[in-house]
Amino acid sequence: MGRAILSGLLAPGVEVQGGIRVTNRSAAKAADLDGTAGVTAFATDDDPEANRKAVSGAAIVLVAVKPAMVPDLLDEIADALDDGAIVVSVAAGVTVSTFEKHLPASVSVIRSMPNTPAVVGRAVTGLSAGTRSSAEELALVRSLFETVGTVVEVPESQLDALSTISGSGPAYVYLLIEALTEAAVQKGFTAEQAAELVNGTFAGAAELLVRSGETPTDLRIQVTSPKGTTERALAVLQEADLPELFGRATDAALARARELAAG
Ligand SMILES: NC(=O)C1=CN([C@@H]2O[C@H](COP(=O)(O)OP(=O)(O)OC[C@H]3O[C@@H](n4cnc5c(N)ncnc54)[C@H](OP(=O)(O)O)[C@@H]3O)[C@@H](O)[C@H]2O)C=CC1
Ligand SMILES: O=C(O)[C@@H]1CCC=N1
Repeated sequence: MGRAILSGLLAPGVEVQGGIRVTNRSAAKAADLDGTAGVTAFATDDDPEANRKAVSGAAIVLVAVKPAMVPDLLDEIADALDDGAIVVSVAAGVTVSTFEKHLPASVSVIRSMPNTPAVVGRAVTGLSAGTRSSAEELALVRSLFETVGTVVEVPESQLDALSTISGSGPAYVYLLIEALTEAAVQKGFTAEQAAELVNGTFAGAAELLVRSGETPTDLRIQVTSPKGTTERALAVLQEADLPELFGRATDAALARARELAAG
């Protein structure tokens, strides 16, 4: 996810003052990024001080490690952060309160929940202020995420729920694509033809939704000729009670976010 956000910051027309420092553990990954215009990459495998060196002097620090690693990472960097630095989390479930507990009072914390379409500049990112962050800091971080898509500001109490919708959402969409592709192959299309039919249909349907400004319900009705073929297919799909199924799936994701918050 960190790399996806980095790709937005490196897009043409985006100016990042003072450059970007990136860290990860593996030296090979860091070497791959190092030298990209405006980016200096360090690996903790090469230099155990890499994270501390990277955050020292930084105005904004984006924390994009796995949720379980967050507390140790914060302890590692806490006293290397500049006063007034903004620490931005993308970690699922980990609360502002956990961040604030592990960081000095002079540091402001903002929580986010982006999604992977950031790579193509089409992320939807949820953003929540911390107790120490100002409106100006929130606006600055908002502008960072706007380099990779759109931003929705919500109270932190809603961020885990948002994660179950838009954070995980791309995975739900790909699962549907995989299932329809399998049906196409079963009907005799080659894997290549099935991918062209299904991927093209999802991309086209999403584009039509965005460009027409019509509701998904109206667009579905336009496809569903009375007494036609789609009507029969939808009757089968609706036997599964999709709203109930998605309700249970997102409840499960929410429960997991709460487990991650507990550490
Ligand atoms: N994947 C997604 O769609 C989304 C993920 N998130 C959040 O993003 C975070 C990362 O998830 P994801 O990108 O999927 O996970 P990845 O495992 O792909 O990325 C984690 C990154 O953290 C690096 N890393 C691990 N430990 C350290 C360390 N001690 N110091 C520096 N770098 C370290 C890893 O480097 P290396 O590989 O070299 O070990 C790796 O580059 C999670 O908190 C997740 O909740 C949020 C929204 C969406
Ligand atoms: O699966 C996860 O935990 C992360 C958070 C949202 C999307 N991916």
